[in-house]
Amino acid sequence: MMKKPALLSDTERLIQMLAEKDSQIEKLNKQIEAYKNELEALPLDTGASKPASEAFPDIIGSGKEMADIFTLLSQVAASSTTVLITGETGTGKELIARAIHQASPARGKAMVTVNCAAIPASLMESELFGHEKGAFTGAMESRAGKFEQADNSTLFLDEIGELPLLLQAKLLRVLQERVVERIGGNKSIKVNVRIIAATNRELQREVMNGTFRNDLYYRLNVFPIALPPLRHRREDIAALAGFFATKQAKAAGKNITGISRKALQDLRNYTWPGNIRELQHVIERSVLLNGDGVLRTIYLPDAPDRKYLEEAAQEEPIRTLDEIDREYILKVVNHCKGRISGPHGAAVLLGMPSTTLISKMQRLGIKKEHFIERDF
Ligand SMILES: Nc1ncnc2c1ncn2[C@@H]1O[C@H](COP(=O)(O)OP(=O)(O)OP(=O)(O)O)[C@@H](O)[C@H]1O
Repeated sequence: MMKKPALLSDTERLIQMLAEKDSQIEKLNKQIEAYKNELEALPLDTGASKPASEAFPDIIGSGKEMADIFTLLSQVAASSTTVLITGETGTGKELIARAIHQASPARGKAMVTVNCAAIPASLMESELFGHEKGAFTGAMESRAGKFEQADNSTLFLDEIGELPLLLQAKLLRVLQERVVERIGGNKSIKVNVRIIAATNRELQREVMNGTFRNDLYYRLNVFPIALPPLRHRREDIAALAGFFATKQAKAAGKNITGISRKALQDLRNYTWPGNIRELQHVIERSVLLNGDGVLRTIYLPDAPDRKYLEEAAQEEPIRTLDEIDREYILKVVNHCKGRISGPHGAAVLLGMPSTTLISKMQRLGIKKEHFIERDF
């Protein structure tokens, strides 16, 4: 009778020892897994790092999102249809525009590019449409604008959302009539130009705000291509990293043989606010800072920078009350199909007399051409 408790306690001790061993083995396994991840390298040049489409050799991406983009590209490239490419900064809008041009019948001629954000508004009209000698102070020679330069080719209007309203009206006329007039000139010059426009702004929102003409928006948005941010296509990160690392290693005369699992994990965990351009720069820097062999360390922006970028991306820009009023009034007026007065008009919904609403709209610069739908 006395021996039984001792036997039980031996068994208990044995169970306890086994449990401890088990947890030690589990810990060791985890460590081995971590070392393996650290040491095991994947080749840089996986099949996916090669172009997914022969027709578009500079574009990497084999995930579903990019497959859809390749389909759109092959549907539109051969035509002369106007294309509107949208997407956050660094998602590849210019690359896609070039790819369309290269696959179009105009590929033998250079694509002409205008960055609507980089040229001051005062010079933009002459940049686009050209000028005659003496048309304004400093116009020493006549000059053809980008439209004439792009005759029988492609004109890429980058950052179209930045174009001032006055020039939007002039651009619309050229797109409708396919004819330009140089500043100070009296001749109408016929142009045969394929337009590709790009923007990182939400143009529909700009139309609602009255900062982008809706008639121009519809004229540009004939064949829209929306590029996804990199954080929505993480499956392409390894292929893109391999592509950029191979390129950079070659340029820097380095022998990079692969990329570690840990490095790939770091790349996949990051949010990429600067999209593919940021990935390209991070890989270029990492290749330069690593030794030859396996790419093990990825030099991402420091933690405070990352935190700042993520916060900045989430933060709404501060807007004035007038801007908010303007946006809200336009929203309600559009909801009422452009009706201001009467039982179904915007004034009733906003709880004010129609005369007050009209004078408010005048003060805020809201005009009929800003309405999306008009029922009058
Ligand atoms: N799918 C891709 N495959 C390979 N390289 C890419 C891809 N997408 C973008 N890139 C590269 O990323 C960089 C940024 O692309 P690009 O300049 O076309 O972006 P963007 O959207 O026009 O940027 P922004 O709005 O800032 O002008 C370029 O060096 C481009 O070659």
